[in-house]
Amino acid sequence: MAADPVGSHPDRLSAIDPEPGVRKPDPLLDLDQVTRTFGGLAAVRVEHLEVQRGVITALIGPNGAGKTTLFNVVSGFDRADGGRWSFDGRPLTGAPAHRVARRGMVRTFQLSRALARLTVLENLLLAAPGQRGERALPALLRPLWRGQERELERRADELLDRFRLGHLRDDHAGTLSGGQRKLLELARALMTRPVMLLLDEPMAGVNPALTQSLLAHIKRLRDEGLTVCFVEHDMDVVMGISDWVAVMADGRLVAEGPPHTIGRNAAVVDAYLGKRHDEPEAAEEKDEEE
Ligand SMILES: Nc1ncnc2c1ncn2[C@@H]1O[C@H](COP(=O)(O)OP(=O)(O)OP(=O)(O)O)[C@@H](O)[C@H]1O
Repeated sequence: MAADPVGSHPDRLSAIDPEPGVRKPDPLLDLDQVTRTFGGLAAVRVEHLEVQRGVITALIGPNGAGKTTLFNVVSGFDRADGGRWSFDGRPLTGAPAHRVARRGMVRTFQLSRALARLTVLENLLLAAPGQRGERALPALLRPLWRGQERELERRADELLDRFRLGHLRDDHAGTLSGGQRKLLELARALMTRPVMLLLDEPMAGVNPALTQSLLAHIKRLRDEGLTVCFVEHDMDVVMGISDWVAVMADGRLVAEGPPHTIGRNAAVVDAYLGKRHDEPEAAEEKDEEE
């Protein structure tokens, strides 16, 4: 993985003002004036956002805030109506998903029904880009293709070992538990040795025991230099894993900061008004009673 784990250590974020759109010391992804509208609805209207290299950034916000739409736009699975963004210092605005992936930014997807019918190993082999059916290859190139195939299989086995899925290698992916599926989704994304991972609710449907193991895997990837950005509703997960939190509401970026500062940020409380903002108050009342 290309990033420098020392130079991009999460501690480098501690000196940054927790302001929406704040400049970061080493941004990997840099967005400007990104908008996406559906009919008359501005699903995303982010003025500026920088995602620091080598850290775990959580993207949170109430339902409909625009988190998934923003992920879709930057990963090339949806188009923006306006704005610019760059990745690793070079423009990436409007690039289609395959080009985004080639540049090193990969997003995970829930296992589709079609993929569930394939084996775990096949899922990993199919996740690698640039593959061709052997029939389409001229005879001259076949030895090269076999070499590539062996290399892919070696990478797949390495990841299966890492995520302790080796014993399920030849099982149909559809038979995996919720947590094992999440590990497979992660492994699929890692087949191409990305620089940055975009994870959409990585813990959804995972039982508490496996949640800890998944969190540990994600932190280890960060420690190895990978940049991770994830959308998550579970605040325990956000607090437990993120180095930085960005908050969206109504398509805008309304707050940013280290996780421990986010809960007391007025804009965040407003964004969640009527939902989670009741909880701290309830806890305070309980403290006063005691
Ligand atoms: N393809 C679409 N067509 C029309 N409206 C859409 C489309 N995709 C998203 N929207 C709308 O855009 C807004 C932002 O949706 P988005 O899914 O990005 O929010 P989110 O923050 O990811 O929400 P959640 O946490 O519930 O997944 C919502 O009002 C949603 O209804």
